[in-house]
Amino acid sequence: MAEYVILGGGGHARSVIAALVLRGETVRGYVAPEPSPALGPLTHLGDDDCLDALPPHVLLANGLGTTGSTHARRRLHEQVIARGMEVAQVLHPRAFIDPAADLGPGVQVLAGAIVNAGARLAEGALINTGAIVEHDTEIGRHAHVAPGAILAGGVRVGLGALVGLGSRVLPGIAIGADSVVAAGAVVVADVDPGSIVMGIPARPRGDRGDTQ
Ligand SMILES: CC(=O)SCCNC(=O)CCNC(=O)[C@H](O)C(C)(C)COP(=O)(O)OP(=O)(O)OC[C@H]1O[C@@H](n2cnc3c(N)ncnc32)[C@H](O)[C@@H]1OP(=O)(O)O
Repeated sequence: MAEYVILGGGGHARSVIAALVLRGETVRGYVAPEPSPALGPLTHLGDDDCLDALPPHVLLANGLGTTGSTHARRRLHEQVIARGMEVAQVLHPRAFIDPAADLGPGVQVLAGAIVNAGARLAEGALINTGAIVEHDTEIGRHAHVAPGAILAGGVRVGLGALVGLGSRVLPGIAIGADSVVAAGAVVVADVDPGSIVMGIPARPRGDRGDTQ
């Protein structure tokens, strides 16, 4: 039987653990530089060095969330792949995922999120609590759709973009790679790669200057 190991020990790790436990999965412990009080009695397995010693039946779940940038979460995923290991999907049992949606490896869809028909979620994409990804929308690799964001039909979100809390994106809009849509924004026009847009209607704030 599969057992999960969580990568990271913060708040997102707790959401991931909750989703897995509700699915009836077994969580063996977590990997983090230090023990995390946030994860209570769950076993701290050690830092990254312990990964190579894990038995082959163990599945790894990305427990790193995003703050202002998706880079650290993406880097962790890519480090695991570089070790020849896989990052498992985490699909909350109370998310709705249309059977005609296409989900890549390591995708996470958390509690109450909706992923509609024809949506495509690329490797490592995160659809957070209560977000809505409408039909035929494409979420790029390692992009994060934050809690409560709503993406209309036919939206395209680029690699590593962060679509912030409670934002709205109108049909067919393209959100560029590594851009940030601010919390609460309403996006009515395409968003340039690497830019931050905010407000209603969303306007660019300038380059992020984020090279993490
Ligand atoms: C489970 C989870 O928690 S997932 C969390 C996912 N995270 C998110 O959704 C957060 C998205 N990030 C944001 O919205 C951020 O506020 C950003 C990226 C837009 C701006 O962050 P920062 O660069 O740190 O900006 P900072 O907080 O210094 O504010 C700069 C200015 O923008 C304003 N501002 C900040 N956020 C917003 C926003 N969402 N909408 C409108 N204005 C904003 C501030 O009031 C400030 O204005 P001022 O210069 O007039 O005082």
